[in-house]
Amino acid sequence: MIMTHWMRTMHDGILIGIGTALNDDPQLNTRHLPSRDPNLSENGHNNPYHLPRPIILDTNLRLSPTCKLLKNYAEGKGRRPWIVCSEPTETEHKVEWLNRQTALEKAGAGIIVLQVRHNSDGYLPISSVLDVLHKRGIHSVMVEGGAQVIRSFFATNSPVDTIIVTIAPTFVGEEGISYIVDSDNSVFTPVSTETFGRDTVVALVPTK
Ligand SMILES: NC(=O)C1=CN([C@@H]2O[C@H](COP(=O)(O)OP(=O)(O)OC[C@H]3O[C@@H](n4cnc5c(N)ncnc54)[C@H](O)[C@@H]3O)[C@@H](O)[C@H]2O)C=CC1
Ligand SMILES: Nc1nc(O)c(N)c(N[C@@H]2O[C@H](COP(=O)(O)O)[C@@H](O)[C@H]2O)n1
Repeated sequence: MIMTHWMRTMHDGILIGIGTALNDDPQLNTRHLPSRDPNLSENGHNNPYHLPRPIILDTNLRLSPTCKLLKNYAEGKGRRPWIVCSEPTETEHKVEWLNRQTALEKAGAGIIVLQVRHNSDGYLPISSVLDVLHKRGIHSVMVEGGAQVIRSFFATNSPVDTIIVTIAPTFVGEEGISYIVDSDNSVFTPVSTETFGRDTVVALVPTK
């Protein structure tokens, strides 16, 4: 987890899906890193490490206004989280959606409404997500899950340039979430393997 927190300092944005936000209520910050003089901070958050922008793919604005990401932002301990969504396709859901938008904005969230439709599974097109983020100054993104979002990033014309896999000696059983992907773009070559305590970390890059 400490390595994950180091990696978070190396990116402009850290992106997750709403499934992960609802299940784990993550903070997406660097709190497990060794303490440092806060005066070294240049990010205005009383944090000596670079904090990535939290980005949540949340098509239907299901994020809770009381989640830790918004709480941390309100307390000056994190950057404003951005939620990427699209407008509801059915007009009867519009009022409810606008109410959720208002509540989330009031809690501090930045809402980015894509001008493109999500697909029938509620997935936003990753190329449009990355385009809008790039225009807002996010030039490197660390995708931390979950499975559906990772699968989406491996679809045709995958923008992924490195995968970091942590293998823990734990059996997840039948309820474990599969990361298997079926596109040719999922062919990656391992370039480095390190062991940290009980965990093994493998870095992979796209096969040329
Ligand atoms: N072991 C690990 O390292 C990690 C595990 N997880 C686990 O993953 C689980 C959540 O995974 P999932 O249920 O797969 O949800 P997810 O976190 O991948 O979110 C999926 C949701 O994101 C939205 N979305 C919008 N655009 C999308 C797109 N282009 N592609 C995919 N989704 C898009 C949709 O509403 C979709 O239902 C959690 O239980 C969490 O604990 C999450 C992160 C890391
Ligand atoms: N990338 C990664 N590596 C690990 O070893 C992990 N255990 C996780 N878990 C995910 O991290 C999130 C919670 O962390 P924070 O509260 O944001 O620090 C959560 O989404 C877990 O699924 N990830």
